[in-house]
Amino acid sequence: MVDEKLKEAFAQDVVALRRAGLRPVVVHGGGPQISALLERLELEVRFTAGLRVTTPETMDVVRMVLAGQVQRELVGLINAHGPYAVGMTGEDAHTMTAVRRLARVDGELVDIGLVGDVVRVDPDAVRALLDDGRIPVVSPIARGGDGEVYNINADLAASALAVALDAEKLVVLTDVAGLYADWPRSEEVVERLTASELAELLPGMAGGMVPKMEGCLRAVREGVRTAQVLDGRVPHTLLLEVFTDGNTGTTVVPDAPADERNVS
Ligand SMILES: Nc1ncnc2c1ncn2[C@@H]1O[C@H](COP(=O)(O)OP(=O)(O)O)[C@@H](O)[C@H]1O
Ligand SMILES: CC(=O)N[C@@H](CCC(=O)OP(=O)(O)O)C(=O)O
Repeated sequence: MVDEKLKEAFAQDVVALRRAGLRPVVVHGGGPQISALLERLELEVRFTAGLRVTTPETMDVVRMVLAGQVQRELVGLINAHGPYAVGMTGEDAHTMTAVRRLARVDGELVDIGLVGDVVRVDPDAVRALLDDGRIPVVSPIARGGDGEVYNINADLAASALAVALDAEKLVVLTDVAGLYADWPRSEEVVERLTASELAELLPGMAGGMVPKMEGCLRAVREGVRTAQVLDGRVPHTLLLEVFTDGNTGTTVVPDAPADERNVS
C-alpha cells in the first residue's frame, strides 16, 4: 500500500472480483503512513509485540490517517473504475465493538493504551453495501462499550469481519512471499497448514507475522473456509489467486472433521 503501481493493480483486482459476481470487502492497514505523520508531528512511534502503543494523542493521528488518508485513497482508486467503493470505519453503524487489549511481553501482560480487540461485529451495514453492489472499504478502528475509540490491528479486524460475514476466504496481503518456515534464516514458504499445525507454531513467531497468522487461525477456526497470506509485492496477486490454480503464499485450512481423519 505504499507503491502506486501495486495500489492501482489492487484496486483493479477488487473491481474485477466484484464484476465477476464475487462480494469482496476490503479492510486496510496503514502502519507506515501513521508512523510517518507521528514523526512529522514529533510524537513517539513505538510498537510492543507488533502492536502500536497508542496514547489518546496517537489515536487522533491513527484515526486521521486511516479514515482520512489511506481509506480515502483506496476509495478513490477503486472508484476510478465505477461507483463501487464506500468507505467506513468499524465505528460506523456499530460494525465493530472492541475491548482494550494488553500485549504479552516475556509472559507479562503490558498496557499499550488504546489498542483494542474486536469482541463483537454487526455486519449488517457491510452486507447492505454488498447487496447494493458496492465494495466496502473498512478502516480498522472500533468503539468500545466504554465509549473509547480503539486502534485495531488491520489483520485482526479483517479476520473478525470475515468470520461475521461467514466469508468463503480471508486474504491477507503482505510484503513477503508468505509464512517463512525458518524466518529470518531462510525464505522457504510454508505452503499449507491446518489450524492445529498453525496453533503449534504461533507461540514461536515474531513481529508483524503474529497478528496475520493469529487472524488466519481465528478465521478458519470460526467458519471461514480458507485463510491465505499472499505476497502483496506481486502485481495482481489477488486476481491470480482467485482465478488460477497455482497456489501461492501460505494457505491455512480448518482441521479435518473427526470423521474424515485417518484414525487407525
Ligand atoms: N515467519 C515469518 N515469515 C515471514 N515474515 C515474517 C515471519 N516472522 C516475522 N516476519 C516479518 O513480518 C513482516 C510482515 O508483517 P508487517 O510488516 O507487520 O506487515 P503489514 O504492515 O502488512 O501488517 C515481514 O516483512 C517479516 O519481516
Ligand atoms: C494496534 C495497531 O498496531 N494498529 C495498527 C493499525 C494499522 C495497521 O494494522 O496497519 P498495517 O497493516 O500496515 O500494519 C497501527 O497503528 O499501525
